[in-house]
Formats: sequence, structure tokens, C-alpha cells
Amino acid sequence: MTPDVQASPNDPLRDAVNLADLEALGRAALDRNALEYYASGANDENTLRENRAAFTRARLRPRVLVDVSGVDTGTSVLGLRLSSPIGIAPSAFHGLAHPDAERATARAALAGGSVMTLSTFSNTPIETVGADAQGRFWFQLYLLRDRDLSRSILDRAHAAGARALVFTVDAPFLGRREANERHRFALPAHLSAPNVASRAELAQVETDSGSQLANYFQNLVDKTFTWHDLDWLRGQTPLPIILKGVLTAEDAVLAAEHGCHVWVSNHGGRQLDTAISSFEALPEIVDAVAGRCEIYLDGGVTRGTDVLKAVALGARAVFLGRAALWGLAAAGQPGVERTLELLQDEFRLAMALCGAARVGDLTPALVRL
Ligand SMILES: Cc1cc2nc3c(=O)[nH]c(=O)nc-3n(C[C@H](O)[C@H](O)[C@H](O)COP(=O)(O)O)c2cc1C
Ligand SMILES: CCCCC(=O)C(=O)O
Repeated sequence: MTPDVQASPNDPLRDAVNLADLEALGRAALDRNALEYYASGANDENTLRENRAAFTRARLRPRVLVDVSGVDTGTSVLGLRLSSPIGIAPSAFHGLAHPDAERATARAALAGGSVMTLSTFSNTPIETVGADAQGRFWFQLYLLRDRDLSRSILDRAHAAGARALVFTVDAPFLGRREANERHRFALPAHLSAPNVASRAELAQVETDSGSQLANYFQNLVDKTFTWHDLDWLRGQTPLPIILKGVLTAEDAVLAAEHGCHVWVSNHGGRQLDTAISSFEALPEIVDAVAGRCEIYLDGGVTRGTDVLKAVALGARAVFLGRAALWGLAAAGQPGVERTLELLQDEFRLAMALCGAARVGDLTPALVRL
């Protein structure tokens, strides 16, 4: 995909015809520190590339002569109505992209009838984002070694109106994003992570070797947590729990048995390099779970046909990581709104051209892997 931005002096956002155009705008707005943090995958970035490639390899088997005069892209996740099966994945530090940070993302999700997942490591306090999102948000938890702090974060998320807890399970340690190591990624002095630590604590992080972020993360998160501890987590929050970072049928079955929903993800290729693409992992997970819980997917979603393929194969919704960040960097709230709008329009057209008038009409028969 070659980004082809013909930026008019008036409205580059409106001139963007696809997410690649928005990515070019977003990238151009970032300094090296932020750009490398957003763009990088782990090690050789095989999984990062494979997330895209897997979508492209899958072929569609469209049906014809169906009345598609009124295509409806609407669906729901855990009972929350969405204008289309497209949400926003959690990502840390939106303040690197835009001064409005997570507030811009939350307002865009609200305006677009979507849902935003707020990272534990946001630059904006949970309560502020919750007020902006008006219930259109889920909260992502990194379990901290400090269980009291984790508990208070969970209480705050619930009180702020989060509708689900997304518990990230693929990052007991951060993967090695080598550009960040090489150039010693650091959070700029004007940003903090108010849900978890003060700026002073952040400033004390050892930066002599590698990325400040990896060291900081390493000290904070709990690496002992297992399936046995999930009951403890369940006791800490009344919210439905979604396990984010599941890539196998085995773990998906355990998740369902523990009463959790499943978010198929390899963390955007940022954790274990050469891990399977999320799209390729999806079918065995759908099969194994057999309708016991909802299944979501992220990783490499940039086209309406990607959304269609994932939903046809059993994902309830897909989530955007970097794509939302590029929109945010390009123009704040309107940039994220444009990202959602372009992708939803592509999805609607793809449905029509596949002969599907309702999201419920999307079935595995539409996709040849
Ligand atoms: C810059 C960046 C920061 C991220 N931070 C988090 C995070 O705080 N918590 C989390 O669970 N996942 C995090 N992720 C992973 C995303 O939620 C998501 O799994 C991934 O970005 C999806 O792939 P995509 O970028 O190709 O859409 C982050 C991803 C990126 C790119
Ligand atoms: C300290 C925040 C870690 C965010 C994360 O999950 C990522 O960078 O992929």
C-alpha cells in the first residue's frame, strides 16, 4: 500500500481516501521518539507484517443478486450498540500523538458510535476519559505487583463508567522493540501516567541501558499471575472480563471456562516475534469456544475487507491499534473520527459487494483461507 496523500492546504483529512493516507499524515506529525514507539514491532517484525499479510491472503467468495439497497453495519458488543463492528484497541500514551491525548480518542469513539479501550498507561486520568466517553469505553488492565493499586484502579474504572475490563495477558514482560532500545525511548517530561505513577517516579527510572519504558514496565507489572488467580480478579470487579492476547484454542477454552470473553491478539506484533497472526489464529479459537463467549480481534486491521473477513469468521468486532493513533496524530479528535468513518464506509461497501445486508449475514462461507 503506497500512501498517496495529496494534501490540500484546506482539509487534508477530507482529502484522505483511506487509512494509509491518514497514516502518512500521522507519521509526518510525530517526532522520532513517538514514531518509533508507535510503529515498532518486536525484533524482526515478522508478526507485525504477517498480521497484514494474513488478511490479504484470504480470498472472498462474494454472493450476488441480493438486495443490498439498505446495508446496516450495526452490531453490539456485550450489549453495547455499535455503528459497526469496529472499536479502538488500548494503547499507551496518546499524549505522544496529540495534546488532547485520550480525551480526543474518547470523544471520537462517542461521536462515531464506537467503543474506546482505555490503557492503564494513559496520559489522562480514568475519570476524565470516562466523562468524555459517556459509557462508550472499556478499561484495559495491566495487573500491577502492587495489588492495592490495581484494586483502586479497577474501582475507579468501574465508577468512571467502563463497561468491561480488558485484562491483557500477553505482556508479563514487554517485547523487545529494537528501535526503542537503540534510541532509548523515553516519555517526554511533560507527560505522565497518572493512573499508575507520579512523574517523579517515572523520572527515577533507570535509563542507562535501552528503553526507559521497558525498564519501567518491568518493575511495575505482576509476572506471577496464572489461571488460578483469575477468580481473585473476578472478585475485584463486577465488570465482564475480556482476556486480551489469546492466540490458541487451548487458552480460549480456558478463558471461556473461567467465564471470560476472548480478545484474539498478538499485541500488534510487539511482543513475541513470529507468533501467529491474529487472523490466522481466529478460526481454531472460534471453533473451540463454540459460542460460549464473545470473541474480538485486533492486529493489522486497515481495510473494510479485513473487518468483513474477521467478522465472517466469527469475531464479534475488530479493534484498531495503530490506525487510531495515526488519525490522532494527524488531527486529534477529527482525525480519529475520520479513521472510523473511512473504515466503516469501506466495510459497508464490502458487505454490499459480498451480498450481505446485515452483519448477521456474514458467514465463514464468504472467506477462503
Ligand atoms: C503504541 C502502542 C501502544 C500499545 N499499548 C498497549 C497497552 O497499553 N495495553 C494493551 O493491552 N495493548 C497495547 N497495545 C496493543 C494494542 O492494544 C493492539 O493489540 C495492537 O496495536 C493491534 O494491532 P494494530 O496496531 O496492528 O492495530 C499497544 C499498541 C501500540 C501500537
Ligand atoms: C508501559 C506501557 C506499555 C504499553 C504497551 O503495551 C506497548 O507498548 O505495547
